[in-house]
Amino acid sequence: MSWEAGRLDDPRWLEEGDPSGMLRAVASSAAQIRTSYRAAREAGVSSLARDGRPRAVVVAGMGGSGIAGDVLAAVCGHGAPLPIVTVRSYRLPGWVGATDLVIAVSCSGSSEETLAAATEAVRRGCRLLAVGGPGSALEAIARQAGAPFVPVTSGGQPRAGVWALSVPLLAAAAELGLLRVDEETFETVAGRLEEIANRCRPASESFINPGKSLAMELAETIPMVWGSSPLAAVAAHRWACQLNENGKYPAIWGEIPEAGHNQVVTFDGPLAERDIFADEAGRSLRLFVLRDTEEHPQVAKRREASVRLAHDRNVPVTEIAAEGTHPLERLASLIELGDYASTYLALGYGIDPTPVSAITELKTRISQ
Ligand SMILES: O=P(O)(O)OC[C@H]1O[C@](O)(CO)[C@@H](O)[C@@H]1O
Repeated sequence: MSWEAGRLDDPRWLEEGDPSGMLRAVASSAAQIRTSYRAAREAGVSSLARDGRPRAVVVAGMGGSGIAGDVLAAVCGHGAPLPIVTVRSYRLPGWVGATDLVIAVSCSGSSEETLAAATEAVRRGCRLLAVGGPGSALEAIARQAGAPFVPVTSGGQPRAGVWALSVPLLAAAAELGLLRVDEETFETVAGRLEEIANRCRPASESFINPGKSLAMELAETIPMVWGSSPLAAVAAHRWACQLNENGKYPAIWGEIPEAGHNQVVTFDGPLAERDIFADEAGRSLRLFVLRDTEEHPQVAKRREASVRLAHDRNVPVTEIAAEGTHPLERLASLIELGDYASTYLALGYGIDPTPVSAITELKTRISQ
């Protein structure tokens, strides 16, 4: 498993090194948005508005499905008229009850944590929406409860279907008046994602391909990824998860201002000081700053000062700016680049980005 940047511009390697087609899956983001919006409407998410606004929205999901809850909260923003909470475990918080809407998201429809939370939601009499694999245990729970179910047929890894899994939540929230997105918004976002996919396509060479050049900057570093707003922090979290699952790579994520109260101190630590990769020049720690166009003025100040601080200590920094105006477009642009970068990172190391055998083994071990 050694890093070879040349692999990224070798078309045969990009084909053979990615047998399950993770690059193709990332390129399908725009199509996921269009298909999933139609599926959400056909599944009747508009019926959720009949009972009025819930007291809170609780999204239950794990990994690439759980992130849909963070996407929802980020796009609704800090002006959201009710709490939007993501639960990544077996139990719903004690306060969740009949006046709340629980949205259970599972691509396979079989993650045990999500099934447990959905079952608990039914038991407590909560309103329920389920999103996930057709014919699954999750669909059965939703049907039995008379709740709407949006089928998602991504076929690939859950993390590769992030937009198929997130759009039904956004469509439901729009019906409840929690945010403004319509077909035109989704189309604009899909167009943005197509444009990024074109820039990051395998045939586009490293020096003009942002996905490949980011992978080159990530390689042989310990990446620390910060978001400069709550929205950009969701992208930072997604970057870290994608680096973990696609790249089999460690990553640290944080949000400004919080990162300025702890993670910033690592600029003075051992990994900023020396190279832990024996035969490479340079430092190990690298800061990636995901910049939102809407930042709190104090956060913008803190971001600029943090970048200067890193430069003063010779910690390399990469800054990536969100594109577009609508929050969903800005978030999607940051996420898409991270999805490409983590996939190219895996391919540059000669690793198949798709399988997650350690997760499979973990599940086998706990089932015994
Ligand atoms: O969407 P699902 O099928 O519930 O899976 C959730 C998460 O669990 C995994 O499948 C691994 O257990 C992840 O890859 C995924 O992100």
